[in-house]
Amino acid sequence: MTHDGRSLYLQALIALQQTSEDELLSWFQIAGIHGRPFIPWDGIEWNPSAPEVGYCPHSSVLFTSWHRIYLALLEQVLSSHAQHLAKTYNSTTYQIAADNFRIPYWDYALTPSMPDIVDYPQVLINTSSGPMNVSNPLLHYRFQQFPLNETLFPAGESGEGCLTTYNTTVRFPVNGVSNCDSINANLQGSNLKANTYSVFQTRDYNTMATGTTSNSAFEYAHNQVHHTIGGFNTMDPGHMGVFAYAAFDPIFFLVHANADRLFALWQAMNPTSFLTPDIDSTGTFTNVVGGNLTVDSPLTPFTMVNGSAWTSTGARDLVGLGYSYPEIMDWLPISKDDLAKNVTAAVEWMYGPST
Ligand SMILES: N[C@@H](Cc1ccc(O)cc1)C(=O)O
Repeated sequence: MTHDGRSLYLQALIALQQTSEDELLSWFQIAGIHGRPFIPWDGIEWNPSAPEVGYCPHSSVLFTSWHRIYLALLEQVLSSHAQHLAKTYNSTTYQIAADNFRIPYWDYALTPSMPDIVDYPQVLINTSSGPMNVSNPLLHYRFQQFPLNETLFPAGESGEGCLTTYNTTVRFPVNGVSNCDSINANLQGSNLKANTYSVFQTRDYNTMATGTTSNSAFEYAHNQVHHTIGGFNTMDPGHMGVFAYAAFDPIFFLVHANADRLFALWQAMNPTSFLTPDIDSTGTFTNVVGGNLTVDSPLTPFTMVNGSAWTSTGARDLVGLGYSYPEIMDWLPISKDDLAKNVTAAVEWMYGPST
């Protein structure tokens, strides 16, 4: 990311976090799609036969495709803030940075330590009126309405510890204070690189997409990252450790953008393998436990401009979504076979066992 891009990204995050929590496209409501509050977003109603949880599928073959569209929503909203901000500079370099805006990822497999920036209280950015130190929007989200609404965020729920008592998101809280050094030490000990590499050995989409108990799915290492940043303490977890609260923490999207990148690398290596029907063992806000999940299952609550639901078919191809990753040079005139070979080589180089 260029310096200009970084300034726009941080300011776009600030603008989003400052958008009123009453707005559909606020940080609060976008994060709220994932878990609490368990209320409809964009008019997509709860299915009374489904569990009372968030819309996010976990332990489900929709895990990878659903989170891809979730990231696309965030990118679209941040990008419109970036466009707006770029106009205030009256500079072509900022306009170019806004036109090329993409959300960043943190490669937790290659660098099992949180990016330094997520722990800075303040960041120095170039605003249109000059350099300025501002509160860092990657450190935490500060809830605008605090105390939280007790009906939507009930206290004392099992597994949710003290999360209703914090006015900002926290990571590995000890007496309410985040503990990043301990998180980084624990990340180093989590075998994230080997657990990521092993997923590239499978050729079956469903095996790659979901699985919480074995390292043949990207979900597994991703869960380790959630738990580690959450802090393992089930009596007093941080937001990232709990489905219902995880997406409020800004690091959530850095983690998920990388899970999406790993998913995209795998797809480039296995272009013909795709989702096969599977039974939903966990359910979501709209999906009943025991339902059949297919490539056409709606990825609720996300709808396209024409009003139809996003599905895993729509999420399959990055080109249609308007982005790619450095290792997937699909914009070059190259066959799918050659692309698969290049990406395989990149994966070996990055995550393979060192000799
Ligand atoms: N609770 C998850 C960890 C996790 C937390 C939040 C998430 O959004 C995702 C995963 C697990 O059982 O492993």
